[in-house]
Amino acid sequence: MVHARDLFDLTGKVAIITGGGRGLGREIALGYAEMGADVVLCSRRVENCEQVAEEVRALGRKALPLACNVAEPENVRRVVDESLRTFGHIDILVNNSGASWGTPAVDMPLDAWHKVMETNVTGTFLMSQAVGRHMIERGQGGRIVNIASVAGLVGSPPEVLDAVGYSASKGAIISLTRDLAVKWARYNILVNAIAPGFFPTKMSRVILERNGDTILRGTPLGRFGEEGELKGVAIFLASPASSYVTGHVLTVDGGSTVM
Ligand SMILES: NC(=O)c1ccc[n+]([C@@H]2O[C@H](COP(=O)([O-])OP(=O)(O)OC[C@H]3O[C@@H](n4cnc5c(N)ncnc54)[C@H](O)[C@@H]3O)[C@@H](O)[C@H]2O)c1
Ligand SMILES: O=C(O)C(=O)C[C@H](O)[C@H](O)CO
Repeated sequence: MVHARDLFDLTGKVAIITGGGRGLGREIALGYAEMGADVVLCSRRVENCEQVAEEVRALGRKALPLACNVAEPENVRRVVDESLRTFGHIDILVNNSGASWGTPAVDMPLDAWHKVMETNVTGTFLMSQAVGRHMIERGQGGRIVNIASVAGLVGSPPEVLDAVGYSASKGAIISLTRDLAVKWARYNILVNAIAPGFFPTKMSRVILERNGDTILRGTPLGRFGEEGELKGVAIFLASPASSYVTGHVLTVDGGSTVM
């Protein structure tokens, strides 16, 4: 029986957080480090990851910053190999990297559609495949947390979010989450997703400036997500507290998807 005090403890765990150099990924990485995990931070711009790595080290944990395009199989393999060389094992993967392209559906360029799909869906698949392979071989289970979006659960009016490829990609991430949860349950690899509503970050800045009032009218709590409000949920899905939770999509959206 795990004592309540230890339910959220991540001591001795190693977590890879894609897109961990800024925004929500940075918040999740720091949250995991605060709970005792060592972290691998990867994104295309390694400088951002290096900065967050310094913050992690200041918390007394180890950090490995790496450059990686999650849509490139070779890059993904290198991240997993270097993580294993440095730490010996991987317990948690957070597929947080994401890209978007805002334009009316009828104008969506095909190359932008492919880019969004490659980063969000192919990237999540490649990372899950490479880390899942290690977790299965190791035989000690694991956790995969996919960062989806409310845009993958419900349709969005264009005056809220006009990003058809992004919404489709997040729906695919939710299906992938549920399918891998069932397929890998026999290895005790728990696969869950978080569906955030709107949080101010680099990705959402323009949308919030342009559509913020409309978004807030559709949000029962009447505000955007704030710093720190995703961290606890991400810790929950990586910790002993959620050991009987898999295939779940946890909305963190101020109630926007229930009204
Ligand atoms: N901010 C929001 O309101 C919101 C809402 C719902 C979901 N999300 C999701 O949260 C996640 C984090 O987004 P954010 O809001 O922090 O925005 P952000 O733009 O600050 O972060 C996105 C991260 O993904 C990384 N990235 C992009 N393409 C990549 C690639 N090909 N390979 C590796 N890394 C890549 C970027 O370097 C960056 O670190 C995304 O998946 C996003 O879709 C955000
Ligand atoms: O997923 C969400 O709810 C977002 O906030 C997405 C981004 O802000 C949007 O797609 C940017 O173009």
